[in-house]
Amino acid sequence: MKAPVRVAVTGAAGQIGYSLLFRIASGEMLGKDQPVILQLLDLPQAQTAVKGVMMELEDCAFPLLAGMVATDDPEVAFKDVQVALLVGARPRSKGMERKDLLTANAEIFTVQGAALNKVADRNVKVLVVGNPANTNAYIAMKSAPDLNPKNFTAMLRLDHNRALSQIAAKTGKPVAAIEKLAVWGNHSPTMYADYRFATIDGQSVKDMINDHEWNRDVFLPTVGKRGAAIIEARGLSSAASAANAAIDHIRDWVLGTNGKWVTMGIPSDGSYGIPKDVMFGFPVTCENGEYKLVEGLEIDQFSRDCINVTLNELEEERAGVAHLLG
Ligand SMILES: NC(=O)c1ccc[n+]([C@@H]2O[C@H](COP(=O)([O-])OP(=O)(O)OC[C@H]3O[C@@H](n4cnc5c(N)ncnc54)[C@H](O)[C@@H]3O)[C@@H](O)[C@H]2O)c1
Ligand SMILES: O=C(O)C[C@H](O)C(=O)O
Repeated sequence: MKAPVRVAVTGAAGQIGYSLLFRIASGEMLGKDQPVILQLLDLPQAQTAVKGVMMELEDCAFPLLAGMVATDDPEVAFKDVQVALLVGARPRSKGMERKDLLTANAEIFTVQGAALNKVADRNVKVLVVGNPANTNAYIAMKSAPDLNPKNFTAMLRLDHNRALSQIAAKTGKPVAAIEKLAVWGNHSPTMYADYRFATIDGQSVKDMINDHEWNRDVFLPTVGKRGAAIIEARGLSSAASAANAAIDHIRDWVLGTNGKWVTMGIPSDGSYGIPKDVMFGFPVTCENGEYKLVEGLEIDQFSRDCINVTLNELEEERAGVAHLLG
């Protein structure tokens, strides 16, 4: 039996938490042979609800669930954690722009970054889901100077999965057959889902689709505005698909992608003209618990323009929180 891995989940009483925790406890994230200890953080007023979720987790009698902790103190929640899913934040409601969330949520991530810095495992893998995810991840990273910046990531996987699904519908091919998709930039409507390198059974997706107008006028807006479309339809922001993307992100980071490209929001190393440290969606492969940027891709003018739009938005967000980072 392997030693349990300590996994922190913030916002444990929320809707993403409710879709996420049961799948982590059943082994879908870290493997069917990997016991886990769940360390659940939420606000004081949500502790009763967290207790309720824990009762349900107990009632599943998951063989891999080796323990649970519930707390409203980040330093308790993050103690020795090897994986931290930072979900807890205020979600966007109808009519609200993502930018409105910026300052409301920014402070949460300075506090949590500092707590991770103090008590988490030195190799902790951090995924920020709470919006605006890229900038929150940037804030957490900057608030944790003793941890490797590479260990802080933002969730672009939902955009990646949304794009896969749209391409599968357009080409009539199964999602699993699509390789080499990339999503660049911010988890927001400005993200640039890029299928120029994508293949299906070795054939170019771009050639198969061969329709620039569809790319520009249908595909990109559909993927970019999918979060808002779900809020409009459900009255609540996406939850099960977001939890699913979080599971995909951490599973691939920890267990590897076998050479397959996935999208992760990672601190830029300066590649592709993205300034260093900007938390940006890039295509990566994962191996031995580490992600590796897919390098050397050609960026044409249309792509450069799209990348600049999403980069500018991230730079504006970064400027908007600079005062919090001292
Ligand atoms: N990156 C993505 O792809 C993606 C997708 C969907 C949703 N989201 C974001 O995920 C976040 C959570 O969404 P949800 O639908 O679960 O929201 P929710 O309101 O259902 O749950 C949020 C939970 O976080 C808790 N919380 C708030 N502040 C906290 C803090 N400081 N510490 C710990 N917990 C705290 C709340 O009490 C609540 O239980 C939102 O910011 C949402 O916009 C991101
Ligand atoms: O768009 C939102 O506010 C929710 C979430 O980020 C999503 O993409 O579904």
